[in-house]
Formats: sequence, C-alpha cells, structure tokens
Amino acid sequence: MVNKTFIPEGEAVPASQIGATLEALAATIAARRDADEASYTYRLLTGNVDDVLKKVMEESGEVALAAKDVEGWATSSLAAAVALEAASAGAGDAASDAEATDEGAGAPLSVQLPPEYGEAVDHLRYEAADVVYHLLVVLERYGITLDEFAAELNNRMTEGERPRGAVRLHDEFVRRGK
Ligand SMILES: N=c1c2ncn([C@@H]3O[C@H](COP(=O)(O)OP(=O)(O)OP(=O)(O)O)[C@@H](O)[C@H]3O)c2ncn1[C@@H]1O[C@H](COP(=O)(O)O)[C@@H](O)[C@H]1O
Repeated sequence: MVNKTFIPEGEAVPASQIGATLEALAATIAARRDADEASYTYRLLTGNVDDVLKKVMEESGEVALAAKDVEGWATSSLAAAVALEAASAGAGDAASDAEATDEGAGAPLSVQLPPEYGEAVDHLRYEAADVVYHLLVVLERYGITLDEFAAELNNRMTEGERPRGAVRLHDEFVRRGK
C-alpha cells in the first residue's frame, strides 16, 4: 500500500494526528466569528443557516458520488480481468480439446486497477474533508464543542472500545430531544 502521508522533518508529532487536526480546525473556525465578510467561514457562521446546511448536504452527496466512482473503477477493472481470464481459458480449451484439466482452476484473478481508481479514492478523501469542515462549522454555530461531540461518540462505545479517560455525556444529556 502506498503511504500517501508524511510528517515534515524536525516537527514534533502530536499524540493524535486527527485529534490535533480537528482541534486546530475547530479553533480556527471558532476564531472566524470575529473575522469579516472576506472569510468564507465567517459568512457560513453568521449568514443564513440554510447556506451551511445546504453545503453539508451537498458535500455529503459528493462523498456518496465519489465513493460510487471508486466502485465504478473497481467493478470495470474486475469485469476486464474476468473477460481476459475467460478469453485465455477459451484459447487454452481450443489448444487442448482432447484433455480436460483442472490446472489453474481457483487461481486468484489478477485485477489491474487503473490510475483513475487511485484518483477516485483521492477525490473521495477530498470530499470527506469538505463534509467534516462544513460539519464543524455547523457544530460551532450551535455551540457544540469538540469535547461534547467526542462525548456523544464515546457514549455509543462499549467499555472495551472507549479510550481510557474518554469524556462522556451526563445521563440527562443522552439522547435528549429524541
Ligand atoms: N477546511 C476548510 C475548507 N474546506 C472546504 N472549504 C471551502 O468550502 C468550499 C467548498 O465549495 P465547493 O462546493 O465549491 O467545493 P470545492 O471543494 O471547490 O469543489 P467540489 O466539492 O464541488 O468538488 C470552498 O470554498 C472551500 O474553500 C474550506 N474553507 C476553509 N477551511 C478552513 O477554514 C480556514 C478559514 O477559512 P476562511 O474562512 O476562508 O478564512 C481555512 O484556513 C481552512 O483551514
């Protein structure tokens, strides 16, 4: 598997990459409350809420379409491999029509994924980041902190899954409003 990520040389590594990233992004978004119209985030935070809600829906849809694109490249590559296998098996049959053999049966199919497959996966990651950014703007608009959001996720985990020292929701806030 290709390693698509790197850490700049000499930089201290945070305990959790995604934790540090989400905290930095959430802090940047919160600080944009004091920005001006030049900031896209400020406009989403202070403008008609429908604008950011529409972006969450639009970007979520783009995640779905991007994932379908990945599936499309995987499926067409598999179909091409199956067709190639069938064609070479047919050629083999013609060459040895006297003797049937099981040789080669059950051998793994070799599927060649084209560069477009990798590009589609990269596009999926890009669209996923768009969703997370816009979702964090929505959370900020309604005063839901990252800790509180973490508590929502932590509360759904079993004891075995939950990280040690993880923040939780007080009982009275669990599923409130449902
Ligand atoms: N992480 C983001 C971020 N992710 C996405 N976006 C914006 O969200 C918008 C998405 O719009 P589009 O639908 O046109 O999406 P696209 O990505 O251009 O293309 P598609 O999704 O349609 O393929 C673009 O304007 C992006 O710039 C973001 N805008 C800001 N941030 C962060 O927020 C900080 C503050 O941003 P400003 O408020 O602009 O200063 C930035 O420094 C970033 O750290």
